[in-house]
Amino acid sequence: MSSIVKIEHVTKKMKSLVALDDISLEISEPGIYGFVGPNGSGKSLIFKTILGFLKPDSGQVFVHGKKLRKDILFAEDTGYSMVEYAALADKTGRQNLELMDILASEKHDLDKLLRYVGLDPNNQRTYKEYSLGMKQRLLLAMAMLSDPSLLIFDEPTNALDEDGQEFLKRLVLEQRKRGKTLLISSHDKTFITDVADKIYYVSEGRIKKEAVNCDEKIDE
Ligand SMILES: Nc1ncnc2c1ncn2[C@@H]1O[C@H](COP(=O)(O)OP(=O)(O)OP(=O)(O)O)[C@@H](O)[C@H]1O
Repeated sequence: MSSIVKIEHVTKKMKSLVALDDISLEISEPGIYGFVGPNGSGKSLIFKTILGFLKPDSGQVFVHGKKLRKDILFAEDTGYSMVEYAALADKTGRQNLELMDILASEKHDLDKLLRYVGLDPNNQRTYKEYSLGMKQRLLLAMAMLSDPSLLIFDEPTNALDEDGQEFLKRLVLEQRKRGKTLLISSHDKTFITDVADKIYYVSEGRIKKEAVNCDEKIDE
């Protein structure tokens, strides 16, 4: 069976900084993979590399066995939530999802999906009028719209209140139960230790350590 995600010796310079420094990792089993590390350590860049949004200077990336920039341009069967690639500001949550459906020539049950992430399908507020927590929820819905087998959530715990955190925990555990693979970065160590099967510790553009998440304490 081919890997779900495989990164081989990826290096990326951003101006004079070596932002990704010989990164290699292989994910072969569905499950939840946590990425932790200080601000600027390279977590988002690793995700962008997997998605195909960032071209490495060297090294190779495979998603579902297909080589990026050779077999495919962007990761297939993959959903992502990243604030940088956010929703359209002047559209409601539902309109944003409708647009994605139109672009993909698909027709999903958007009301059900909005309710699943805890948003009211009839809410007429536009994305720019959403609270940060509501924005996070909509980004999760957008990531899950086509029910992809690989989900990449960059800092999904940001701006979530206690209920939001509980909701997110339930959501990711449910997705794992459905056989999905989730890559999640977060500064919330309790959240990551609670949900992740394996944790990658990122520091200065390197994967400093990887650990199967038993009861090991996260110490950076
Ligand atoms: N477009 C860019 N141009 C220049 N440098 C960049 C760019 N994007 C990221 N970097 C730099 O690359 C390094 C890694 O950034 P990255 O966003 O991956 O960090 P991160 O671990 O996700 O941080 P955070 O926890 O704050 O989200 C940082 O030093 C950042 O400043």
